[in-house]
Amino acid sequence: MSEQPIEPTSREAGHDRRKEHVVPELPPGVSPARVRTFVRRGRLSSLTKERVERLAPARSLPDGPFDAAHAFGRTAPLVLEIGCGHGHAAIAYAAAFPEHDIVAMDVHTPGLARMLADADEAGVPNLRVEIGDAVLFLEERVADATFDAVHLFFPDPWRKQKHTKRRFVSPANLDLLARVLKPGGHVLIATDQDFYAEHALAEVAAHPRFEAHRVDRPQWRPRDGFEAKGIAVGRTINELRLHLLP
Ligand SMILES: C[S@@+](CC[C@H](N)C(=O)[O-])C[C@H]1O[C@@H](n2cnc3c(N)ncnc32)[C@H](O)[C@@H]1O
Repeated sequence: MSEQPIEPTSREAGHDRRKEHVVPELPPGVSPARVRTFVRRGRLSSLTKERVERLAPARSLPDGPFDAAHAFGRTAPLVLEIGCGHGHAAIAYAAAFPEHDIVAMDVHTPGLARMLADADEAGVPNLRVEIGDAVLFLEERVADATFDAVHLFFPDPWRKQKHTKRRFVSPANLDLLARVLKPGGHVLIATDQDFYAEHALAEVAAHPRFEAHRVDRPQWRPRDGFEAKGIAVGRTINELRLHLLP
């Protein structure tokens, strides 16, 4: 897992509306599949660097094509969390389901460094971490029918109409998820932004490989972060489950 000198921030993507003016426009000619669902930001702190150097080697995925048996040393039900942030949900999942394996991904190194420290404390031998863009990871390193489930909790909402193409739930990314999910697999999405839930439901309704259902919140997921903040300001937490159709 390599350190990245350039960092994205999620607040600029819509959770903090004051920051929206700094989000760069898409360059002309960029295809939707290459649109970044995150934005960049600055340097890493010495604490982040220290945590990554000390703790990442034991939990990083080996380079090259993703091989779950090699990464985890066993074959087990396999989950990918995309945009795991500081990783509380991924650690809780790994602890609640020790018979499953989970890969937690984000481009935000400080969050992942904090997750590495928390995971070290929690144990959770069934958790691996990957720093990078999940779209590139899935496109370039993941074979068809690899994951049993994909988790997408509180994705950057990209509130402005002109940033719609940056929302993770898009036709191109649904194609990608359909390819990497095993038959019968599913995607769990949680969002405190009603417009994002409506966006996701509309995209899924137009996609031939998924069917969306509103579901109860998973009991194992900690009630913190964006969920707690959303509830505190009176928002509904939308829980969606996308079933991969045969
Ligand atoms: C709003 S935050 C939510 C973080 C976490 N799920 C939580 O609930 O606290 C969204 C996260 O998704 C990450 N993200 C967005 N697009 C991504 C991508 N293509 N690959 C990996 N991470 C991504 C961002 O860096 C950010 O940390």
